[in-house]
Amino acid sequence: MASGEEDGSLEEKENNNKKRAKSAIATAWLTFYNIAMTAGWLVLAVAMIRFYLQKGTHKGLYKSISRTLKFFQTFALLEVGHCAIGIVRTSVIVTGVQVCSRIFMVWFVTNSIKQVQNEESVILFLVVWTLTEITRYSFYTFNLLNHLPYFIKWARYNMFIVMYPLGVIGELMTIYAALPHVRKSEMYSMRLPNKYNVSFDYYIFLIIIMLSYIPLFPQLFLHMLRQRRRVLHGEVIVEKDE
Ligand SMILES: CCCCCCCCCCCCC/C=C/C(=O)SCCNC(=O)CCNC(=O)[C@H](O)C(C)(C)COP(=O)(O)OP(=O)(O)OC[C@H]1O[C@@H](n2cnc3c(N)ncnc32)[C@H](O)[C@@H]1OP(=O)(O)O
Repeated sequence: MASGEEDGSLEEKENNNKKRAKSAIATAWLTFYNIAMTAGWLVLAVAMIRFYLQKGTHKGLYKSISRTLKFFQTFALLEVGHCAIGIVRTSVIVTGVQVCSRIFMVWFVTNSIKQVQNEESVILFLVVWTLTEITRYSFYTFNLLNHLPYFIKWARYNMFIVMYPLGVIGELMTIYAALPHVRKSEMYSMRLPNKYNVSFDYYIFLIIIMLSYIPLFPQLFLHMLRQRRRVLHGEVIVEKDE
């Protein structure tokens, strides 16, 4: 009996040690990840400012930063993984929609349709994303290091009130500007008859994506408002989708 109890507490201790080791590895990884992402978006901010100061125009800016942007925005796919394996307490769905919509904007709209790259709307969402991400990743970093300055916490949970709608306006205007080019070039589209017997119209698909902002964006925005109430005002919030 005594040895059974000892075995039990030994097992418990081992489990606790494993949990502690796992959480130390997760914290170390997240700290590295957030520092890398803060640095990446800072590099983008500096590159954008330098470009504008040197050239005096936004034309050509996207092209000059596109490689760095594609790299760091694609890297953010890991965030969906972080939620899926449970090392951050965030909904996979909310993070998935946020990250996938960004990756879609970068790879399948701005990068693929060269004619929109010099639109002002591209600069709008680039500036908004950059300011948001520098704040968000530095918030996570300082939080993990237990040295979070209040102004970063305040900025993380207030800036989105203005930045989210502005980002969405920039994204929707860019997709809208892309529509005529997509219709003309018939890019990424498949007409019947073809050997797969499948038809796909990218022009219609883009319109569906634009319409999907109507139900999806308010949910992301409300999620952030709930996070704001929880973090800044200490309210206890129960999320339905988690
Ligand atoms: C196929 C194509 C699909 C297309 C679909 C189209 C439809 C799209 C419609 C929507 C379009 C949106 C467009 C977006 C535009 C912009 O981004 S504009 C710029 C403004 N944007 C923002 O302000 C972004 C706001 N969003 C976010 O911050 C996140 O992306 C989020 C997922 C929506 C919410 O973040 P969440 O993680 O839930 O909240 P937090 O409070 O930050 O974190 C919760 C807890 O998790 C911890 N955590 C999260 N990430 C990390 C991390 N990387 N490292 C460490 N810790 C992390 C965080 O600390 C919290 O922990 P606790 O405090 O312990 O709970």
